[in-house]
Amino acid sequence: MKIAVSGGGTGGHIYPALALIREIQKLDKEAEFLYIGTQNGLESKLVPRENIPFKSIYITGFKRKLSFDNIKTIFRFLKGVKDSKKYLKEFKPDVVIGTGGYVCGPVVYAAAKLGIPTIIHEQNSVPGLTNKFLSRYVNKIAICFDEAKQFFPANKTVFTGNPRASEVLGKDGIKGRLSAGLSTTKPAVLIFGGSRGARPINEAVVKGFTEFSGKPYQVLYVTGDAHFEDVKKEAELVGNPDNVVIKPFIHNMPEILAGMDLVVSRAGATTLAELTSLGIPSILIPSPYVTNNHQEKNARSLSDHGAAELLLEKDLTSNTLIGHIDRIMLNKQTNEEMKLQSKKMGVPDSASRLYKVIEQLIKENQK
Ligand SMILES: CC(=O)N[C@H]1[C@@H](OP(=O)(O)OP(=O)(O)OC[C@H]2O[C@@H](n3ccc(=O)[nH]c3=O)[C@H](O)[C@@H]2O)O[C@H](CO)[C@@H](O)[C@@H]1O
Repeated sequence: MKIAVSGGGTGGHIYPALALIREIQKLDKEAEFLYIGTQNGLESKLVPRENIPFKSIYITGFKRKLSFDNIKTIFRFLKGVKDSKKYLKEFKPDVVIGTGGYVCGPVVYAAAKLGIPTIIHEQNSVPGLTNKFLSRYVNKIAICFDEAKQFFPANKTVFTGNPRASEVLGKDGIKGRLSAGLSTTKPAVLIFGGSRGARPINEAVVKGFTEFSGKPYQVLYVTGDAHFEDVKKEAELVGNPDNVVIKPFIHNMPEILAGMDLVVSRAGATTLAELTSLGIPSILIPSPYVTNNHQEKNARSLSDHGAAELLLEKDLTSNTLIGHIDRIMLNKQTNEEMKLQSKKMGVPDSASRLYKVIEQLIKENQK
């Protein structure tokens, strides 16, 4: 099987693609892959780390409001289609899968025009512009929230869940904790702001930093690569409590998550798929800066079921943040109840569901 994958910009689009590739590698030892991304997106760092062949095109996203940049983007799109066609003609994939982010636009469109079977994977409850555009051209649309159905043609749409939900299972949490320099006995909280970090979350954490000192739990605090140096400096100024470890980025998130009792994060869809698959309670601070406020919708789907607590960014201060953390970490019953509700919402077999859609599509195309 030869599979070309495209998805990028942020981790939420890249990790599902990598999880799918790893699932296929397990089932089909001969499978060959090509990943097409951009040079500026996080994918140009994450994909080569996994020894997956990587090619790039140059493309930018469309602005929602009228802008001269959109005209430039149209030209970049056309060039991106041309370059993608070249890569695809060389590689000759059996199927092309887009996992979101604007880079998928030209790649998946080019594949559809070449007559190659195509699939898009939509992680969110509300699709972005690129997947809405591509939905007209692709053969199949894999979704992760029932709410997403209404935006896509019913005959192509299938619920699979997010393959990352499968990948995070069965990992060793003790190993994860040790890799981050955490104690293996004390309860642990992970705080992070999505794949690129979030300034408002960083500000709230740093302001309340010293208050973590003496708590009966430890904190692994991930700032995001771009914010690390500033946060580290501030932490040194106010005094870094013994029970708080600060990191710029985590590359072994599945192991780390396996060792956590609570997660505080943005409400990116891939993160939520991981949390519910593992049954981890969370405090979700949705980013208000995303298309159609989709992170709040993602977050509410968990908080409505008691799997998470919602903390809106407008209410975020170091006091509200630590108050929420204490409520869950100092109350065993609340923590256990949330774990149960979170686990109930997980779709642990998502990777094999998506693989079946791919296999089926390839078979249909061979008829
Ligand atoms: C600002 C923005 O547009 N965010 C979108 C982006 O979020 P973002 O890229 O932040 O995506 P998610 O929160 O969904 O996923 C982040 C992924 O990165 C991993 N991770 C994160 C930090 C780290 O240090 N190490 C690490 O491995 C997480 O475990 C997860 O697998 O894609 C998501 C999925 O389409 C969307 O729902 C989000 O709205």
